[in-house]
Amino acid sequence: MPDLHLPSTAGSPPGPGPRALRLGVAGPVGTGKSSLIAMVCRELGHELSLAVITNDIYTDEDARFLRSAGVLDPERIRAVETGACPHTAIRDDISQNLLAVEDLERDFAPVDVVLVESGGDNLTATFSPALVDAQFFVLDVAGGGDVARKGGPGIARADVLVVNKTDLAPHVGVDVAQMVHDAEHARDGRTVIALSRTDPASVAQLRGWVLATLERFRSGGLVPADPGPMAPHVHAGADGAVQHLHAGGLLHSH
Ligand SMILES: Nc1nc2c(ncn2[C@@H]2O[C@H](COP(=O)(O)OP(=O)(O)OP(=O)(O)O)[C@@H](O)[C@H]2O)c(=O)[nH]1
Repeated sequence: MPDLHLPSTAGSPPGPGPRALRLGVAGPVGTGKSSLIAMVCRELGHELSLAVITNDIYTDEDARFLRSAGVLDPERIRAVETGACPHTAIRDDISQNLLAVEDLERDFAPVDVVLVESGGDNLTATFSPALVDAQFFVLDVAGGGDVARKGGPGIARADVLVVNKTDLAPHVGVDVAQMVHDAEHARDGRTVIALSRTDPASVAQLRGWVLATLERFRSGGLVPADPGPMAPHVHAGADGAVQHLHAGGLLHSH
């Protein structure tokens, strides 16, 4: 496990300093959000002071996965259990997450980067720019080559779109170059990273993006951009009955 007791900001004056860069990671269930966070920790945990918040509806499963990955001091990984609607906690009422981020920044000061993982969902989740400074949206090739073209606020306007698990492309009949091309077109040229944990060059690209974003944040050049509200959608309860309806960022109980 990396030695995390020597943050890169060692030598800075004691007391409250500038807060950490806060990065959100959203995307459909199983596309590799936790794995991407583990990768960032593995790549940068030796040189930066990192912390992680996971969001799960009823469990702390993602936090437990990340702790067991052994890539970060387990104390630096905390879980927010969001209850019925995972989107609310990263978009509409961010208080639980904001408190968790601020606690980590205080407990391990100085922290360079806090990564916040959203609960897995469909294609609709976006973070509030009041919670994160920049956000990832993660797709994987196994979801099909067309999905990048279909759009949605995260795909179209997140700061970086990750097309993950490119190593699986030959097995699922997806042309990665075409999928990236479609994504770049849907995103008006915003960053797209084709990633696989088995492809060191792509991992280096991810690492480079985080470092460049931290540099922009520290120099005051990073202005959080809102990808836009999630599309109207419903959440079913355990018995299948509709429990929540999201429409234009509002939450109604039924
Ligand atoms: N082949 C391949 N599999 C990967 C890669 N990255 C992640 N996976 C696998 O994809 C599966 C899902 O990864 P997770 O990181 O748990 O995905 P997630 O988006 O966090 O999942 P939820 O939290 O359930 O939404 C796991 O079995 C990972 O091992 C990759 O680059 N290549």
